[in-house]
Amino acid sequence: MSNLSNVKLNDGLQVPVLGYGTGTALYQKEAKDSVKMAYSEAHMHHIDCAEMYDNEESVGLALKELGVKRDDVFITTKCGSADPRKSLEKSLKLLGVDQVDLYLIHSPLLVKDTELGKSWQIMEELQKEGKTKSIGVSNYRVSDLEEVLKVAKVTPSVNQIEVHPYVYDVAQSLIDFCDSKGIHIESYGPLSSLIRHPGGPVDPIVKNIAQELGATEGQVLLKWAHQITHGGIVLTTSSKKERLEEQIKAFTEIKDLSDEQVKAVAEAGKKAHHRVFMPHMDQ
Ligand SMILES: NC(=O)C1=CN([C@@H]2O[C@H](COP(=O)(O)OP(=O)(O)OC[C@H]3O[C@@H](n4cnc5c(N)ncnc54)[C@H](O)[C@@H]3O)[C@@H](O)[C@H]2O)C=CC1
Ligand SMILES: O=CCc1c[nH]c2ccccc12
Repeated sequence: MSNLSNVKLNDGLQVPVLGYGTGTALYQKEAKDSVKMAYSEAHMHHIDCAEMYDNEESVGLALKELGVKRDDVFITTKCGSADPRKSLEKSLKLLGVDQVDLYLIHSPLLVKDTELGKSWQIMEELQKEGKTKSIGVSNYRVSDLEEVLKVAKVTPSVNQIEVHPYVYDVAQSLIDFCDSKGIHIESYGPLSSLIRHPGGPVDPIVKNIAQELGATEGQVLLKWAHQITHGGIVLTTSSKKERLEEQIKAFTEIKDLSDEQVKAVAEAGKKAHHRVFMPHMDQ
């Protein structure tokens, strides 16, 4: 059993600090075997799904075949349409559950600019009806959040966004805004400097810190995403058990980066800009 700590959201819900992503691997549709391995062998009990990944049925089957009790897994899924009610009802059926733990609007671009408030009100209804414990957003900019907050009775619990050193120049002000409103950050793409843009200014800094902490470079990047977002949730993935164990150890065995180390990675990151997903986040 991993002893990952929880992050407490603004509505009181506890979320395991590290989540297993099902969105960016090659096995999108056939997530079943990977989720089974991640849950049963690496003890990753927080699974991040989305309607758009087209694999919710596989994730549901994985949990069913493992005989996982509903309370023993934290399930996030995301609305991939302009109609959160219709999307969530479909997702619940595919996942084989009555309720998800966290439901997010995947992107503000799914919704007309003028309807960001209206779609948020539907999210609030879905939470009230018990179809999801917590509600949040993904890939929302400050301006999108301001629209939501104009009408919100419930403040979004999270904003799931791309966080790694090469987007920190742009992400910094959004992270600070979310912090000021009590909206937790969920970081995706945290390993991007290492695996998607190697050879840049961040690499030598991360390598040094890894040596100082007795950690791997991947572990340093996961911790950095957690710490730069003031204790946020981090999403990663792998189909290899050994890598998942290494990722978990980042949060159970490796000590925190010092403030100076966190700052050194941030400063190196600002020397280049590489966004991997969701170009609108740079607008
Ligand atoms: N809301 C959104 O728009 C988005 C959400 N996500 C969610 O976040 C999850 C994680 O995002 P990722 O970009 O996949 O995270 P990530 O930046 O941690 O990359 C994971 C990738 O790195 C590889 N990897 C893991 N450890 C490694 C190591 N030590 N050395 C080399 N390669 C390694 C894995 O095989 C995997 O392909 C997704 O699966 C998805 O659930 C991802 C992108 C967009
Ligand atoms: O969640 C963001 C990235 C992503 C990974 N797989 C898909 C499929 C469809 C839309 C977005 C994504």
